[in-house]
Amino acid sequence: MKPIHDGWIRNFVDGEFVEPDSRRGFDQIDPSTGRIVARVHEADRPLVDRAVTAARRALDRGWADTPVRERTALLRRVADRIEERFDEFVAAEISDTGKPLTQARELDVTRAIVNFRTFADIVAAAGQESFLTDLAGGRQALNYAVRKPLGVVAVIVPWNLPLLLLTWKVAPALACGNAIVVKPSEETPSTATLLAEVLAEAGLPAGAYNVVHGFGADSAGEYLTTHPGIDGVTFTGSSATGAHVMKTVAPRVRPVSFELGGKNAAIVFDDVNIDEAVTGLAKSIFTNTGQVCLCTERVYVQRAIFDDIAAGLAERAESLRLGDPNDPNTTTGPLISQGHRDKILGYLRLAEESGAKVLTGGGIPELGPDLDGGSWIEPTLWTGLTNTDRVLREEIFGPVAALVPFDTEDEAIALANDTEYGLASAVWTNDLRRGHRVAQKMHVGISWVNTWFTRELRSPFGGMGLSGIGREGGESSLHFYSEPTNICVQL
Ligand SMILES: O=C(O)C(=O)/C=C/C=C/O
Repeated sequence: MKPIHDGWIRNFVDGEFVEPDSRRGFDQIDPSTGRIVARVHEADRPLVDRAVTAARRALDRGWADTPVRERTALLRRVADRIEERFDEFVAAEISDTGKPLTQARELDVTRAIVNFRTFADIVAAAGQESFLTDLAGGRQALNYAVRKPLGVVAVIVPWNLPLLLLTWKVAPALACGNAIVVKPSEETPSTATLLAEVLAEAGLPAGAYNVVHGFGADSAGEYLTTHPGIDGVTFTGSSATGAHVMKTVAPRVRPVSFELGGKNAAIVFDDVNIDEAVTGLAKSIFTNTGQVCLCTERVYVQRAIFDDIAAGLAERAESLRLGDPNDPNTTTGPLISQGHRDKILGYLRLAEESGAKVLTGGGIPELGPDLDGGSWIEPTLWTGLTNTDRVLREEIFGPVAALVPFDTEDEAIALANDTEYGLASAVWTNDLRRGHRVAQKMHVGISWVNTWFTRELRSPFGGMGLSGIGREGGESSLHFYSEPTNICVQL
């Protein structure tokens, strides 16, 4: 049965798409037009229970003990299959998010393929830790660690980069022999569902990957994280939801891997090439309509070039092409929903009440009858605000940023670190000694110098403070998605 047919986006449990129960459905809306494009079958508690049970059974029936080379071969088949069905995944991603065709192709679906290939390589090359221990009397003991799968992993992913983030977790989780129950965001159900078909075609045993659709509280998200059969939770999303998930699994002391919100800073020193810095800054503020946890929302600019950077960024913002996501000239899509747009509009009002000067944007664009039903907003830049203002303290998650001048390096570091978040930062300077020095002083999980969103998938990735717990990427993913047992043998 096709994952998305006769208007329904289905749950996938124990190797099959579940016949939808029309009494439990919710609309999938295209954010670029506001039109309903499908109905999504909301999983009830018994169906989530069936998914967790199927995952456990897949492990017990041998998936957990599958040889590494079989698992890595399967991951490579999945990558190849996504590549063969590339346009289907692009269409599904655009249908869910309204993001521009160019981004869906170049970032989201491409990274899904790369994620599967990268973790096939990493797990194939991974060794085990071992030590020869010297004991009294000239005896020795051999210590070696054996990696076992964490078990049944709950994967809860957000709506901003739904396929990229799903596969960032599913690839290493499967590579380590885990079974998975995915709860995609209710806003973006399509690609996780399509992936189920691809995984099944690639030979993944029934039950090793399950998809349950729904919401958080009193719905599939809560049924999943409270389920006693879950061995761990990996979650990307808001800090508030992360805190709630942590409380939910705490009674059973289950491990969590959280990549949460951010209020990311850029620091721009006056020795930069203005045009290069503006290009990089604009990308870091407006990519995915600012709906990336890594996006810059605070730009600290050394005073001598403040006006040049401000003018350059305003010009870039006004050159962005908001429009039909399938038009290759479109650079910028809508926000994910009317609800999220209302939240952003609230921050636009708050900024102006706080005395902000609106450099550009600040409202809702008029895009014509086909698109005016979408969740569109103007890319917006402010000056005249300080770190004490809420719009510089709270994650907004839209195409917005505040520009703040500074004079000295120490002042810039203090301003950038003045936040409860700790996910990402970007330092722009031609003095690389200063770049290293300042980047290392950022209280973040990932600090870029003269670039942004350049990703080395083998490096540790995640945040500190309100931005999360743990790291994923490279060996860090293997550490979360497996449980080592240390064997100690008296020789
Ligand atoms: O690039 C990645 O691997 C990743 O996890 C990006 C996360 C963005 C979240 O909004």
